[in-house]
Amino acid sequence: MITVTNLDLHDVHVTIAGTPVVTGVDLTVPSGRRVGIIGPNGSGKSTLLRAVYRHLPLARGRITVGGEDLWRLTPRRAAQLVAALPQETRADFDVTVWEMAAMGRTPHKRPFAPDTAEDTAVVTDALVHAGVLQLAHRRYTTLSGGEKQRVLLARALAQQAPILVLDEPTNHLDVRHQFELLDLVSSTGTTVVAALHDLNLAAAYCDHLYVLAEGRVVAHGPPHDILTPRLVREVFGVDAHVTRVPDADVPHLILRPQDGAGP
Ligand SMILES: Nc1ncnc2c1ncn2[C@@H]1O[C@H](COP(=O)(O)OP(=O)(O)OP(=O)(O)O)[C@@H](O)[C@H]1O
Repeated sequence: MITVTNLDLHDVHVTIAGTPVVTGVDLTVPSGRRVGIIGPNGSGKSTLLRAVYRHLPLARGRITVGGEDLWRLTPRRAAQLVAALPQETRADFDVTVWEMAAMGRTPHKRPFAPDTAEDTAVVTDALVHAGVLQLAHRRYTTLSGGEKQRVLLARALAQQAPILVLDEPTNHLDVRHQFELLDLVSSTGTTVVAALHDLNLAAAYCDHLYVLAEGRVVAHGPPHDILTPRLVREVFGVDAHVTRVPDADVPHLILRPQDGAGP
């Protein structure tokens, strides 16, 4: 059973090699809600998320989970609270799919403790939900990009953390699996923060969007308020025509290069 809780970023700054990459970000994800981070290439989305799953230290600011200061916790406690589906994972792990997913149980076990019946049940459940149980005995390195992505999602689900961080989770996935992954994540009821390039998926699956540009939040609000032709033009440099998804109160963008260029 996963406890649902909230995630708060207060004045977060991240510096890489002396260069400020994320500057003064305040961001809130209420319990059980899904927040999307959108922005052009290099705007700092992954860097911000890396600070949330503790792969990059903060230069300034605070990140709290249910009020607990994430960067003051032990790595084990932090991993009990935050699970991540990162954009890139070292591909040289010579492990099976089962072993990769079972790594999600690490923060819940003593070092070198064998799997309990509960661990086995949780990992099986995660592989089933991610649609990759049939691959359990395959070597992880032999999988396709989309299969790897779903195994990494299974690992994150097996971690049973109340906060799920997704960095471009639909990378490598075909259209059906894009919807399936986001439907699955939504159905868990977990608190989610996700960087998404596809603005229409962001509109359909997120309650609230934050727009990053040059490491700063330039706008945030519900998808309806954020995905306007003006903002899309200013931030992404493309023209947008906004329609509605049939039978759903969700904006849908038809995008074109600026000034009528292109098809
Ligand atoms: N290890 C690093 N060393 C130097 N610069 C870095 C490093 N990691 C990120 N950067 C720079 O920080 C900026 C933000 O990168 P980041 O990956 O956070 O952006 P992003 O919004 O996730 O981009 P994308 O949409 O292309 O994935 C970029 O200019 C990037 O080149």
